Amino acid sequence: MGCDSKVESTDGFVNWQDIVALTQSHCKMRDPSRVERIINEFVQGGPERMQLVSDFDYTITKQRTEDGGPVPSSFGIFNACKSLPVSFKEESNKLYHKYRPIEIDPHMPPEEKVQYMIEWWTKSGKLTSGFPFDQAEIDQIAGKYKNALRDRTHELFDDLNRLQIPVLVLSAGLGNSVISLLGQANLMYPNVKVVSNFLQYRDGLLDGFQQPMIHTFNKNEAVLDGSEYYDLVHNRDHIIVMGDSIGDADMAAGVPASSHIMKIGFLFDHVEANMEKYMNTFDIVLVDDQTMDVPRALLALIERQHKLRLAGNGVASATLLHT
Ligand SMILES: Nc1ccn([C@@H]2O[C@H](COP(=O)(O)O)[C@@H](O)[C@H]2O)c(=O)n1
Ligand SMILES: [Mg+2]
Repeated sequence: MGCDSKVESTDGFVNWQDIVALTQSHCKMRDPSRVERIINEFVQGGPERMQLVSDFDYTITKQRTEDGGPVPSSFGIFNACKSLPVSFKEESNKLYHKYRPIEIDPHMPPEEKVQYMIEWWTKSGKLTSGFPFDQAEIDQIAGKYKNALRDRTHELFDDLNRLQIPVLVLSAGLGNSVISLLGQANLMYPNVKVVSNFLQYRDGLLDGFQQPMIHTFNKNEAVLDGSEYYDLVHNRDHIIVMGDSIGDADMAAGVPASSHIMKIGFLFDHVEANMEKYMNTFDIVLVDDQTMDVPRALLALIERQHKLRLAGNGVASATLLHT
């Protein structure tokens, strides 16, 4: 997994300070001892009890690129398609500029935002109706942004696939773009499932989005109820949740209360104003971190312990990670 190990501990307990990725100055934890406890539960439980639930826009994709180039959201990729009527683009731009500031407003409580988000998704569904559209257009634009994924996203997905840990990409964005981008980046492994808003067609023309509508503040594992994926993950009670919006922290809502959940939040917009809320919502807050180093460090620990167990070494060894 590309991680060095340095420290061996006889009792197998992992100290959070030994995980280099967690000691970086931009990595903030409200309660390091809680993080440490969950990590040790994950390590003891092994990969077979793990699942990962991740947001897509600005979580799997970067919030900021090195060259300052833009990273469009999954809806942004759709909006960039050439054949869309000019009026569609103008109207959907207006919606974006009206609702996006509300979505990321650090002062408005989430309960108040919900109504606005429903309005946004409903209006954009209505706008996305009545004209022909070819998925190949999305594929062409999405292909340009394969490199806008966080650094070491490929390594993270490889790790998860190797460890057979189910990955749920839960996106309130446009699933057609999410699948296209992940597919072109060769990340649609068999353990990856995308739940999102997908384009709907009627009589060869677009007809809004398929139900149920998934917006920033209602996306959680409850949407999986009764699905095959639910059967696959419902007894995987060790969960890593990753997101960039406060609402993303609830993506594992609906799982049994006894589950152990590690919430990782990527904070980039309005850092100072948002810090307190993020610290109170996520277990780990990564400020302007455009990598997958922290989740990879956790997986490296889990894998190391798993290998030791397979090798018949009952005594755990702690690992000092240099990711
Ligand atoms: N019509 C819309 C609706 C939403 N957005 C943005 O998409 C993002 C949702 O995607 P996640 O993968 O982060 O769940 C959301 O943050 C909105 O800003 C949009 O661009 N157009
Ligand atoms: Mg997001």
